[in-house]
Amino acid sequence: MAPQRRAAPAWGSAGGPCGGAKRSRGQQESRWRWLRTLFLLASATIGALVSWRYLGAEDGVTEVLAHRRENLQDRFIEIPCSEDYNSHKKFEGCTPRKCGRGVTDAVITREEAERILEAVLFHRVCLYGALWDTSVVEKKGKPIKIAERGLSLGGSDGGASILDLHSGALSLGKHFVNLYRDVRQRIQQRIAQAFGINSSAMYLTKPTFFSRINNTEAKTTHDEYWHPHVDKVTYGSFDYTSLLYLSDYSEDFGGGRFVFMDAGSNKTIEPQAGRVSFFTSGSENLHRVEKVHWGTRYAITISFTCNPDHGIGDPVLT
Ligand SMILES: O=C(O)CCC(=O)C(=O)O
Ligand SMILES: [Fe+2]
Repeated sequence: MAPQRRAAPAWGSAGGPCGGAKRSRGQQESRWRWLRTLFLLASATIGALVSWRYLGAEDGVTEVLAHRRENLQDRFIEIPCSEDYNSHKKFEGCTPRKCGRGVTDAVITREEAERILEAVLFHRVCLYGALWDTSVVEKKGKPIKIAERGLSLGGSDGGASILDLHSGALSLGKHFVNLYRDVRQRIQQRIAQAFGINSSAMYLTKPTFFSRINNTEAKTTHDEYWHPHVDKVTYGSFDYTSLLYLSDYSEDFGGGRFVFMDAGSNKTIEPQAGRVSFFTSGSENLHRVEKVHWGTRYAITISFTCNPDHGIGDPVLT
């Protein structure tokens, strides 16, 4: 028997089962359209969130190496060394052969960073014999005294103030000196371990300083901390730079992220109290600090050289 042809459903005709089929197909199509729109919207939202987190900061493509509130054990990224070191005297066991950058929240605790900040801000550190407290502000609900006078003597009132921790005019409390030495030693060991060098072959060097940045307009070019620079060029003796952050990005201040400026993409570090970043000081690590938009950012730059002639001792009790 010839197979019976089933009549093709008359999709086009109105009424009867066909009318129902037309309606349900129409419903199905509009459901699909909705689903597709929803899917596109969801993808766009997820895409926007991902880009907001990882990309598109002030200047093009940006990857965040260390997020705020993240507790980073250790992150180390090796990069090829620049030629910079060739034009300097080489010191076996110290001059970078391996270059790169690292960030860790596991070397210095938040409490230690807070104690250092307190030691500096609560006039236990005196400059030219003067106590520093001239104003009291709130930090996380706690009133703290800000070292306006000392810092403005050490720097300027144009947004970025620097306090050279090795200035002969500084009088440092025992508490600060001991804490600083201990923190410096642990950072030095971490750097030595990361770059495969001998910790005793590297020396603390100048300038090693405490910085305070806010959004006050720059008064001189020295206040313009946001320019891209290479530490070895800016400071000469540096071979390894480290930064110890003493306040929190997006809680204590806005803007002010540290940015490694790589060809094609930037890598940022969001400061947080106790976070240490460290890197070889040559042009493989061109960097800058974003402008601080609000609040106050505190950090300490601790730098090391391989040249014993450029070495200095820890700040001492005076
Ligand atoms: O405070 C920072 O994050 C970076 C400071 C800096 O680049 C420097 O001291 O050379
Ligand atoms: Fe720098």
